[in-house]
Amino acid sequence: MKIAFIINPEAGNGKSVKKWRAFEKTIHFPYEKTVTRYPGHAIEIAESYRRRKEEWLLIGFGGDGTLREIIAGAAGSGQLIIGFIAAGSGNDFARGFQVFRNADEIVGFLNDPKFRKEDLGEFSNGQSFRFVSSSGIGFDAEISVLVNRSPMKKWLNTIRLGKLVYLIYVIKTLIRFDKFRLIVEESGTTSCYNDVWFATVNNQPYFGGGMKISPQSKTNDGLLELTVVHQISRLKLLFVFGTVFTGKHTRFKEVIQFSGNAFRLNTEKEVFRHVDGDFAGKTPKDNFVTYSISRQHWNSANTE
Ligand SMILES: Nc1ncnc2c1ncn2[C@@H]1O[C@H](COP(=O)(O)OP(=O)(O)OP(=O)(O)O)[C@@H](O)[C@H]1O
Repeated sequence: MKIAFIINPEAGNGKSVKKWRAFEKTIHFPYEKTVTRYPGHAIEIAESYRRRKEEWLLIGFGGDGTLREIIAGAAGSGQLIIGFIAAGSGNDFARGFQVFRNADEIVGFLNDPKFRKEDLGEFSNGQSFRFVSSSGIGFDAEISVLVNRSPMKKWLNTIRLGKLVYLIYVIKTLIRFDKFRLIVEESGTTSCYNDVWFATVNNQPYFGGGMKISPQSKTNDGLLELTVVHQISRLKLLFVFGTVFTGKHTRFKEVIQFSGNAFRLNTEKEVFRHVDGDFAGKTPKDNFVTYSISRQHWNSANTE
């Protein structure tokens, strides 16, 4: 099996390059490497390996967005196995899937290559979107959009205060956020929720950089989980967020969870949306969008 690294130099607020330079020195096996040059480039790179019709271990070196792109380009291929080295800011992927921690673990994998067939979430709304870990609409998506667009982000990163920008936008969004009405159709049942803060569809338990929002999610069970948080005061929302790290939030009546292989979601107005933490446009006004498991699976490297 041949090995290729796909490195996102922008991941981890630009720290991934330094991490890669240190990591590269520890590799003692032949490999190819490509550095991504623009958003979406990792999809094209994975597709190019797919066309080579050989067995490749593609190792993403970046964060959740990089991995989503690699997997979107590799899904459905029997010859590509995907591994990951966490070099992003949130790295939820690394919490939900097995990852390589060092070059020795890659060697261990090559000596005894095992992989697992994993689910991939998808939805289509004019354009097709795929997600590996989660896709959300509402409060958390709006924060990630504002943070990524913020001119403050680059400046605060240079003085090593990058995380402060999140705190600023959490507070700003908490004050200003315009809650929405959500209709959920699942297995022939329709439910309507008012004053929704956010809804998130998960393929694995974590989102938002380590919050265990969907404790029951499994990456290869053919199911997605939907979490809806609604009719909750700002103060209690903050409290509930505090309990998400341990998964105890599911006890609150304002937190609703579903499990199924497909959900149809409708918002009464346009609401910000993300896939694996990256901007994915807005929900259409009063139109259903179906979230489901793709018929195309992908293979994750089993590191144990
Ligand atoms: N050369 C590049 N210039 C600008 N953006 C890039 C480049 N290469 C990749 N990207 C984009 O960077 C985005 C963010 O990368 P990624 O999500 O891997 O890192 P992160 O945001 O630091 O980590 P996490 O999502 O785990 O918090 C990806 O969605 C990808 O499309």
